[in-house]
Amino acid sequence: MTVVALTIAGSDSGGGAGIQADLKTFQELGVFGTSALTAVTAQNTRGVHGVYPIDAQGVTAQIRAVMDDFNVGAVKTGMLFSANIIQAVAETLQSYGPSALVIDPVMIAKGGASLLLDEAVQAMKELLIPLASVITPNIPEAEVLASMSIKSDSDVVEAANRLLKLGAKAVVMKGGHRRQANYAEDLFLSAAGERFTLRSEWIETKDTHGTGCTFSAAITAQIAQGKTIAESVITAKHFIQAAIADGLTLGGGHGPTNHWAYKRLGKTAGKDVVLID
Ligand SMILES: Nc1ncnc2c1ncn2[C@@H]1O[C@H](COP(=O)(O)OP(=O)(O)O)[C@@H](O)[C@H]1O
Ligand SMILES: Cc1ncc(COP(=O)(O)O)c(N)n1
Repeated sequence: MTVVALTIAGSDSGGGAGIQADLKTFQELGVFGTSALTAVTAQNTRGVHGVYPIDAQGVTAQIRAVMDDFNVGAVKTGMLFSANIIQAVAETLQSYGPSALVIDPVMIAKGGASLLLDEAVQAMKELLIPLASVITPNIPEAEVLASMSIKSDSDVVEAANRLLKLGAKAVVMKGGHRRQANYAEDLFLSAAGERFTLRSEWIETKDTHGTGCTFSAAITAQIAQGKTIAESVITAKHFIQAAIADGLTLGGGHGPTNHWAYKRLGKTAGKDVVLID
């Protein structure tokens, strides 16, 4: 049976992040990808040159078109831009009953451009996060959502617990903005009490455009295929590690990751990823 996943996110004309990264990742992991566009960005590896949001009605109509016709196994959100769009997404998804939902709370592009208006943060916390099967903030996003600064390991745990209190069933605190010696460490915590760290070798590269989108899309593809949240996160870490390690060196700025790498490398993909209890 063909498994279907839906991404609700922005378009990256440069192809490394956003809806393009999500659909490529779904494809590589054997899932049929559908999409609802929230905004068009004029973007490349050097930066974001323009943001053109879709109106909330248009976002709702896209989600309905997909949900009314397909049996969607899991949904992910990326760039949502405004409170209006967040409200439309939350209400529309809820009207179809509970779905497996991965929230990547995208706020700022690598070059510094804002992909979420300040006024939208509260809507994200109140309307969307309570629906999350798992939320995958990077450290700056977690600081905004948990209203605290994150410096130490215990800060990471405290912020994760605050996000669980907002209603998410699980959280992955991504470590790409907080290098630990030679490692990139992501902390997984669930409301049910599961906890582990995924540690991989730090890769020296500027080509990290779309790492967060790719990671959360890989989680979504795995959940759609019936894996547990924890299993999905582990596979996604292998996927992103391989994709960063085998980077494509495209463009003059932060280049995209390599979505082909995981399948091409087979069992050796992300082989240095270690699970620490
Ligand atoms: N230089 C790196 N080497 C290895 N893994 C990395 C590196 N940068 C990011 N990652 C991993 O990529 C994923 C995305 O993390 P992060 O960069 O924090 O997210 P975002 O793209 O949302 O800012 C995480 O699994 C993180 O550990
Ligand atoms: C349309 C869009 N969505 C998301 C991101 C974030 O990318 P990253 O995964 O590097 O944080 C982006 N740059 N553009």
